[in-house]
Amino acid sequence: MDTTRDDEFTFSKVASPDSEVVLEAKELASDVGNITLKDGLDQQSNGLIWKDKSLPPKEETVGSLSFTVIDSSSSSKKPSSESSETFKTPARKPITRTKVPFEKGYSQMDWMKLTRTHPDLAGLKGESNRRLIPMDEVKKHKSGDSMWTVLKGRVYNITPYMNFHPGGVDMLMKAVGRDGTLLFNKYHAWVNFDILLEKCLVGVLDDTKAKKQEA
Ligand code: HEM
Repeated sequence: MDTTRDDEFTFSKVASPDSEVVLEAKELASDVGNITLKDGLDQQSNGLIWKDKSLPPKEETVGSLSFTVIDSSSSSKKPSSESSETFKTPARKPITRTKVPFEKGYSQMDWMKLTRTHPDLAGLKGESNRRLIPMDEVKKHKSGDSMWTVLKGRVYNITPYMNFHPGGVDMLMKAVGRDGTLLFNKYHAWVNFDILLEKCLVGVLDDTKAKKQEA
């Protein structure tokens, strides 16, 4: 039988029903409270279900997540006689977000250090970062040391963050001079920009004009 398909079960052979087997089944059914799972849940398996001990554990990372991959598809082992069913989970397509390798000195740790030490990352030059800023003004800040974006109603100068962005400069540039909230959420809604860009805050988006147009 072809064991490489994802969607199949392997059943162990069952003897034809005779009175002895039926009796045995009844005994087992009345004793369900004492069932112990043996397959893959012993001490050596680290609690991982369906682990094939002949394969070494493989570490993988996606974004900031790391996990252990258990590949049972290449195993030539026949299903054990103790187990009556073999399950295989279908393989999922990998996410196609490309992480750009950071240059030396541009890790997220380096960014956090810079935010603690730089006196004026936002380029406020003494102005308040609670100022109301209209969208028309955001649109004018698209280059040099003043590239602005809007994230959830707040205006940030993202120039200093450019080389630190794990998704690369090109991606971040797409949000410059406009509201980047949708793009941001599309790629990583879980990223805490509030903290990452705290020191880059320029002001609060004045959306009264947009609201008037909606009404
Ligand atoms: C403007 C504020 C932004 C901040 C603070 C930010 C921050 C981050 C962070 C922390 C990561 C790493 C996430 C992780 O490891 O899981 C990341 C990755 C990424 N970002 Fe952004 N980002 C911003 C905007 C954007 C925009 C506008 C785009 C797209 C147009 C984008 C595209 C990406 C992509 C493709 C990655 C992939 C790398 C990965 O898989 O981790 N980002 N970003």
